[in-house]
Amino acid sequence: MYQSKIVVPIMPKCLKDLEALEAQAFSGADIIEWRADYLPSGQILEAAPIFLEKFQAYETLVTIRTRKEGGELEIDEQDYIRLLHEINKLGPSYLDVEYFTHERAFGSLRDLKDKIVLSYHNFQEMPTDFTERLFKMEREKTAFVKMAVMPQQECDVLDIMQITRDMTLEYGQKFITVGMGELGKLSRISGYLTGNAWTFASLEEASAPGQLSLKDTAYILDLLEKNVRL
Ligand SMILES: O=C1C[C@@](O)(C(=O)O)C[C@@H](O)[C@@H]1O
Repeated sequence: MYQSKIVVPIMPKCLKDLEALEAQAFSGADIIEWRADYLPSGQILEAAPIFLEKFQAYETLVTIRTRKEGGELEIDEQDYIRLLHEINKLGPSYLDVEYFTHERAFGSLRDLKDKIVLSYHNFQEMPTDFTERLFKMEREKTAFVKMAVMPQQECDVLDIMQITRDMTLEYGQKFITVGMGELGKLSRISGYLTGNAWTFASLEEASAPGQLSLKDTAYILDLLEKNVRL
C-alpha cells in the first residue's frame, strides 16, 4: 500500500495577490505548487523569492505552464529555460518541465534532473500513446514523471490507474498521474493502490477541472491510506 503527497497550487495574478497569501492556511498540504504562468513573465523572477520564503515550511514546486499545455503563458523556449535556471538558484524543491513541448531544449536542463518533475498535459483527451509517453519520460531519470489527461470514458480512468500501478511496480513511486474532469476524480485519490506519488487539491480556486478540495482530499486519503489493510 502506498501514500500520496498532497500538492496545493497557488495562482497569484499579481505580486499583491502573492503577498496576501497566508502560509498557515495551507496546513495539511505537503507541497505548494506555484503556477507562475498566471503572472506576466517579467514579474516571475521578482515573485520567486517571495513565494519561496513565504512557503518555506513546505516543499515547493514551481510550474510555468505554457498555453500549449493548457496554461496561461505564451513564452519562447529560451525564456522558459532561462527562467527555470534562475528560479532554481533560489532553491525550490521541484521544477515542472514540459517535456514534449520543450523536448529539444530539455538537454540544457538535464543537470537539474534530481528536482525535475517531467510533465505532459492534455486537456482534450486520453492520448492513445499514454504509456509510451510515460516510458519516454521515465528514460530521462528525473525525480518524478507527471501526466495529466482528460479521460473520455470510464475505462480511461481505470487504464490510468492500472498503468500507474504497473509503472510504479517496475520503477518505483515516481509517477504522478491525473485523470482530469468529473470522470477522473477517482484517479486523484487512488494512490494507495496505484502508487500515484502526488495528488493536486485546491484551497480556494482549482487549477484544473476535477480537483477536490484540500480538506476533502486530506480526509479521503486519511481514510484510504490508514484504514485499508491489503
Ligand atoms: O499538472 C498538474 C496537475 C493539474 O493539472 C491537475 O489536474 O490537478 C493541476 C496543475 O496545477 C498541475 O500542474
